[in-house]
Parts: sequence; C-alpha cells; structure tokens
Amino acid sequence: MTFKPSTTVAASPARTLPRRIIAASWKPAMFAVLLWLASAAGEIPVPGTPVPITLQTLVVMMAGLMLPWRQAGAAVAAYLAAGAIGLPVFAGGASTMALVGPTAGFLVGFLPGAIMIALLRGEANLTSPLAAAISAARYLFAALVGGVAVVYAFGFLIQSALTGVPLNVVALASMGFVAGDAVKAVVAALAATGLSKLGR
Ligand SMILES: O=C(O)CCCC[C@@H]1SC[C@@H]2NC(=O)N[C@@H]21
Repeated sequence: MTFKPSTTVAASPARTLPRRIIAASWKPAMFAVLLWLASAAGEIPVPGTPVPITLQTLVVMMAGLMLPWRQAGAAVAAYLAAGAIGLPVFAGGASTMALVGPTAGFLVGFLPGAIMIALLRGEANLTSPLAAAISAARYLFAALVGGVAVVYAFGFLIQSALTGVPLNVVALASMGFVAGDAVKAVVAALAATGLSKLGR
C-alpha cells in the first residue's frame, strides 16, 4: 500500500488567500459595475424634482437579494467610492458633486438599503411551488423595505436638508418614482428567486 502525502495544512492558507480575496470580491465588483451601467443606461426626468428615474434601484435590490449583506454593502460602497473620487458613475455622468447635490440622499441611502434587503430576505426555498411563491413574496417585501422605504427616507431627508425645501414638498414631488420602483421590486424579487437556484 503506497502512502500518498496530502497537501500540508499549514501551506494551504497562504496559497489560497488570493483565491479567497477574488472569491469574496468578484460579485461586489460586478454589482458596482452594474450600478454604473444602470446610471449610464439613461434617466427619465420627473417634473417638479431634480431627481430622475433611473435603473439604479433595480441593481441595489438585486445586490441585496443575491449577495450576503457584507458583499451587498461592499458593492454599493465601491460604487459610491468610485463616484466620490471623480469617476462619472452617477446619474447623468455626474461624480463627486452629486454627493452634495439633490440626489445625494438617494445615493447614500443605497448603502443601508442594500444591506437591509440582504438582512431581511432570508434564504430562498424552491422545494415546492408554494415554498417558491412564499420566498418570492419575502424577497419582494425585502426589496420594497430596503430599496424603496430606506432609500426614499435618506433621499427625502437629505434633499430637504440640502435644498431647504420642506420634507412634505420633497416627498410629494418624488411620488413619480413609486410606480417604477414597485415594478423594479417585483422584477428583482422574481429574478432573484429564480437565480437563487444557481447558488446551490
Ligand atoms: O444621482 C444619482 O446617481 C442618484 C439618482 C437617484 C435616483 C432616485 S433612486 C430612488 C428613486 N427611484 C428612481 O428611479 N429614481 C430615484
């Protein structure tokens, strides 16, 4: 009987560190790029507010629904950092100045929003049609709380503080986003529930 030496335990961590770093960071990096692409895809102006309709909330929702909370937070933090250092990754090709403008609160809110979604959603259970429907409903709830309620709360409060426009006026002027963000939440919940099969 021949003895086949196995890989030494002590050597493994040093060899696998770069692999572990790549494994932990490729998804956050991909979602940060997707956030930029969502901004670059274009914007729809909403009368009465300087904040446009964009696809960013869809990506924030997908990040929260598909990544562990630390990775979802890292994805948004990387995106915000890219804009803060001057890369034109925000809506309309804006960068640093957007973080002190009327859309700043929404951008800042993407971070707690994505983390909140990841913490609320739980694990998808696709073992039966009923279980899958319940999972999709929980994903939808998480997307609405984190991607709409949390993002809007930060957006409205900071926009009102920066512009001096009363909070109720800011909130009323922003109602044009609600229908689109509700549709994005449904799309994100259904897509993420289906895609959760891939993570198994
Ligand atoms: O300047 C930016 O890049 C941020 C734009 C923020 C747009 C907000 S996010 C929530 C709401 N839903 C939208 O579609 N647009 C606004």
